[in-house]
Amino acid sequence: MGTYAITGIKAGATTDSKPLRLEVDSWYPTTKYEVQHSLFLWALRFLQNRHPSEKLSYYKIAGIHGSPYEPWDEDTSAKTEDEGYCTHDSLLFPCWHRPYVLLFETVSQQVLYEIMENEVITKLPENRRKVWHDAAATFRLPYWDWAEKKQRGDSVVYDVPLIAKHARIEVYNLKDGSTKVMIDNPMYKFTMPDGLVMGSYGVEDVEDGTMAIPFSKSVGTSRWALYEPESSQSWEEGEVDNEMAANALATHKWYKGENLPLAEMTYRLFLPEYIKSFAQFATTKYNTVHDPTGYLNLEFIHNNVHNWTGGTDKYIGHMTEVPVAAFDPIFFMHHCNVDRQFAIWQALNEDSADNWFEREDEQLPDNGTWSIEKGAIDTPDTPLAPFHKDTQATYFTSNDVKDWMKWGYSYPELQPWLPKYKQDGVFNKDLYTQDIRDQLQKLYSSPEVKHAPADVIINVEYKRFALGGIPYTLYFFLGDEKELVQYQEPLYTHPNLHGQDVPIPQDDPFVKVRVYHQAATDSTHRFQPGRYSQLKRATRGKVGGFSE
Ligand SMILES: N[C@@H](Cc1ccc(O)cc1)C(=O)O
Repeated sequence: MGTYAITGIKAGATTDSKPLRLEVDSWYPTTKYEVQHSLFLWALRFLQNRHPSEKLSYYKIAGIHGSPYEPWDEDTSAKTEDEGYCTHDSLLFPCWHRPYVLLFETVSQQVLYEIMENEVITKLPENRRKVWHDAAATFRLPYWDWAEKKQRGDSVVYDVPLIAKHARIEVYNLKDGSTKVMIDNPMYKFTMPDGLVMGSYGVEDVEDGTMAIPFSKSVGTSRWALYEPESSQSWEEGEVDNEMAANALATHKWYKGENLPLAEMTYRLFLPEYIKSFAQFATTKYNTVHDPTGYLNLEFIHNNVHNWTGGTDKYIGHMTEVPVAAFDPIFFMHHCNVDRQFAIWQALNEDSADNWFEREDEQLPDNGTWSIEKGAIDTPDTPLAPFHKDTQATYFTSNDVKDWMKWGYSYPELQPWLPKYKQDGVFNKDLYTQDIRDQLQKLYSSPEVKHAPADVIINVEYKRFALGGIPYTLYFFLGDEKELVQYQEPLYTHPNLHGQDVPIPQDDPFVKVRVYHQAATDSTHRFQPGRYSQLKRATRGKVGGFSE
């Protein structure tokens, strides 16, 4: 039988142009794509209903990412204990997730075709068949652009996709392909097909700080569900509070202290003043060769979106925890957007010498996954296991997925084939990249962002064990020291707070944080050079040293 070949979707793609993965809210509920919505929602439901022991079931595909810790589509044992396949805090982060999203997209479309051929096509009148066929052929997984504010009534707000909002959703009835029925929404949550707990097939509890979160007992996935012993029954069933998720996106509590809105943070990912190389762009992994402005990266923003979608503190949801995040169906639309940002950055930096990670001083040791030994150096040829390109067990590598268009899709911003980029009949690269930049600015930037290069970044280094191993939190303020002393409310509520860091005991005795301050959004927060020395005084001595 061979290995499962992740081919991507070929239908609808030509040598010149590729069907687009669309922003999910512009796809659903737009009537133009109505047939596609139904096909996709049915396909996802059928996929979720496949038995957890099947290789191409939703359960098994979601399980590739983290828990259960077991091989998929190969016969291997763990190179690193208690790790799944996903690569995080690694240069491979965007590359590994590219074939993963492609796998989900390819399998979804296969199911969607099966439904069309086996269930509906025979029941459809002749003149409707072409519409259904075209809808299936041009299907590509939509992405959730969480950094783009959405129109909701009279307001423009950050929000989860409309398709993931409600427990029930309307689709075409497969019996006739024309009337409508309501079904349980497979984008709202994943529920185990046989009603057994996820632990029956291997999902384990997750240790987070002092607590073991009982994901093994989940029957359905959750977002922002209050977890307390007395509410555990409904938590196990899977509870979703999308309002809380939207609120978290809007208030954006970056866990390492940066305080820009999500859209502006995202915009900065694409500014050459900030990020000059793929290694800076791709990952949270710290590399001493980076210059101080390169603190921002795709993985960091993505991490926060995971936590804001899943929930934090006493609210627990699957998206927050790496081992189980992919069980929430919103995961794949989130990662589709991560893939889009990766592709946009690639298109903008195609001509740069540092647009990949071939240089040895940029390559870094991996933290270890199911298939990568801890300490192994990540390179563009590291196998992206367990994803295979063919039935002969050939693994994907980062080099294989560098050109995303080879895999049958592109994104709205990335259509180099459009006539508007031609000058005297030939493709003009400058027109293309300038247009991408204009689109990014329109999507994410507000007038303040013009000041982006004037942002102030303060690098701080301090001793992790300054208090003899007792945990503590550091708060960074800009402003008058006296005001702080007099402040009665908890420090984290102070308007001049510019960053915070909680040193978690690890081997390294030093912690490096980047306190970041945006210039010129708000006059009360404006950085004034004279006050910098006060920050220095406020921290020096108390925690054992401070350096810029
Ligand atoms: N919880 C992770 C974020 C994360 C969650 C799930 C993922 O799959 C990946 C990253 C963090 O805070 O860093």
